[in-house]
Amino acid sequence: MIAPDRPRRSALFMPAINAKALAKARTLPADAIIIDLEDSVAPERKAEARAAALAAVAEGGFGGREVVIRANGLDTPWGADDLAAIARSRADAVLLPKVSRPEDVRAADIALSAAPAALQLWTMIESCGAMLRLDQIAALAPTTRLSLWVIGTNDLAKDMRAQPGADRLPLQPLLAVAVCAARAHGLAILDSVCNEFRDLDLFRAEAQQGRRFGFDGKTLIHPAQVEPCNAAYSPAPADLAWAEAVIAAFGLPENKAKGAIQVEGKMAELLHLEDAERLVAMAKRIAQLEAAAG
Ligand SMILES: CC(C)(COP(=O)(O)OP(=O)(O)OC[C@H]1O[C@@H](n2cnc3c(N)ncnc32)[C@H](O)[C@@H]1OP(=O)(O)O)[C@@H](O)C(=O)NCCC(=O)NCCSC(=O)C[C@H](O)C(=O)O
Ligand SMILES: [Mg+2]
Repeated sequence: MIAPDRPRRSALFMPAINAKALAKARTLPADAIIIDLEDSVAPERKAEARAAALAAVAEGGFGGREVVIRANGLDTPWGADDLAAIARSRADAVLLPKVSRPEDVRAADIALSAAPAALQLWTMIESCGAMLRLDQIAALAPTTRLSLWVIGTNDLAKDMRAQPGADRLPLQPLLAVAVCAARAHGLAILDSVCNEFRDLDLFRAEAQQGRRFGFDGKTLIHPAQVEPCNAAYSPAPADLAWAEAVIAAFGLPENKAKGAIQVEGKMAELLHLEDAERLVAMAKRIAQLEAAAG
């Protein structure tokens, strides 16, 4: 049986200075919450935001959700202090923005060296430079805390001077190659935010698109996006039924020594069995997470 990854269908951003949003996050069914110190916080309020994020993490109450703090970049006046403070907190991960080179990951890893071993390093992939160095950046996963990438299409489109549009056409090759680089090095990977938070039809289409590209989940900016995102990234009933049929078929004595069999009129190989086991395990992890949340 393949060890299932942690469900990370939905990761909700909120500005650290928004006390109402932080309180609400404790009640929302997001798999992760990301308390932002970076772009959603004005320079004048960076110190206040850091203190508020640390206080929220210390207070707890987030249940089984992963709690992540997005720091400012290490090339800003606030980044080093952010990382030092997060290293002493009980956050599950620090999210470092605008990582463009392997050196950025190494510098953050060194800055976090005194933190508990469990603290993960997540990084934003949101520049042309990062896209050109995906393999070099991801290759640091085994030797650093790096465990997950978040794609940032707002910054990426700005850097490219692209106009993504509803179908994100100019970005599609980059999304695919980023997923490949993450998978090649065992990283989890989350899709970008969708800015149009009042248009849930657009959001659903974008979440489905990300799912088809192979992302583990999507980052969000508004509570209304959480449930549709969880729905898009949960195993669909038909996929789960197919996975269970494949597992059952390979379990039959007559199929024990076979690499390829037919299931419900379709070919299934051992690679499909592996995929089916991963899907069923993920469905169980999601059910456990949802049961624990009540
Ligand atoms: C986008 C918003 C500024 C909209 O805020 P608002 O107009 O207040 O929304 P609502 O009135 O609809 O809010 C309804 C209630 O929900 C709470 N709320 C709103 N947003 C959040 C949230 N993110 N988390 C938790 N709770 C939230 C409101 O407080 C209302 O509560 P109540 O009054 O009790 O009913 C706002 O949604 C927002 O600030 N969103 C997050 C912005 C953010 O964090 N941005 C940074 C991440 S985006 C990014 O990183 C891009 C990336 O880097 C890239 O390059 O692509
Ligand atoms: Mg960004």
